[in-house]
Amino acid sequence: MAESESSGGVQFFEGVEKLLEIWFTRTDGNTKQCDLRSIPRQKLESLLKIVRCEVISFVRNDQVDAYVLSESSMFVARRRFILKTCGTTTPLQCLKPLMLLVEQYAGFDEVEDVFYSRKNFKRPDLQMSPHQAFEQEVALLDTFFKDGAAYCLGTLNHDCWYLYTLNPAEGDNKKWHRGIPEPDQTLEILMSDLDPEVMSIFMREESSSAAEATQKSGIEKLIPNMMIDDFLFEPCGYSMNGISNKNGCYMTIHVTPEPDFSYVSFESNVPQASYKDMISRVLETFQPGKFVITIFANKVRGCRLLWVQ
Ligand SMILES: C[S@@+](CC[C@H](N)C(=O)[O-])C[C@H]1O[C@@H](n2cnc3c(N)ncnc32)[C@H](O)[C@@H]1O
Repeated sequence: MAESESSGGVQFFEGVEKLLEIWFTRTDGNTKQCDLRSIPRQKLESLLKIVRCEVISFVRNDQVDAYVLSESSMFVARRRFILKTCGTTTPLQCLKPLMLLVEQYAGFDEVEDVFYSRKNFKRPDLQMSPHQAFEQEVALLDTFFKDGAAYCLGTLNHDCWYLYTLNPAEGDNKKWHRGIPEPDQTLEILMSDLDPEVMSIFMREESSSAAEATQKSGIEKLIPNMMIDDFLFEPCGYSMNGISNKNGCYMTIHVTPEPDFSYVSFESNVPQASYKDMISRVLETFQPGKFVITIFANKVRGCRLLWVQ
């Protein structure tokens, strides 16, 4: 366990992730030659050192490069960068070097939109700066973005979900945000207090390989036609990325199965007319005691954010 803390004899791991998604563009609008995937792998690995995690597996297709990390996942597409990291990682510390790499290697010179979100941590006291409090994270983000807005949904003293994003562009009522021009949507389900029998599948004692855990749990059936890259940690813990060639679609699942602090996250940008079936399949697969659902969809789908606790 890379990031753990002994508390009353029980090892602790913070499964809750920090999720950073940034869309890039150019001030002159000429982005044809620009591509985040032009950033050399070695530069990305140096960036991840600052975040305090590393690459453990990688797959790609025409649309997206997908990395399984020691602490969750990273997805790099032409204009979209997603970094989702758990434990005591420090993703906001990589903002400045990331911007420099993007300008130097990818050719973009402007951030079009930013989404930084996370659930409340179980043990905020174990986090490192600036992640000990949302206010600290917002203060850092505000030094990069002049028109950011911070929100907290839920109960401050129990379960809540924090979001930092850019305000809608002024004087343009037709756009709900800056204007990611292609249709885009993200479903996230953050689950706690999971069924111990389901969680045992993600322990080495019960599954001898990641592929076995993927198959036994039913993860392989959640979204069809995905190229799956999965990893089973020692002695327990599971991460997977799935990618498909259709419009840069991805899914990612991470499992912290330890009974005292079990946590699972599911995320996908696969478009759905209704998310009801996908949500039911995920909840049936993992059987959480508690969950938070967020759905983002841009103007093409006509809905901005739905939050369910
Ligand atoms: C697979 S990662 C996934 C965390 C994720 N954010 C989630 O949703 O739970 C964390 C799980 O793997 C286990 N683990 C084992 N070795 C690890 C390592 N070297 N780094 C991170 N986690 C490790 C942790 O104890 C935990 O159960």
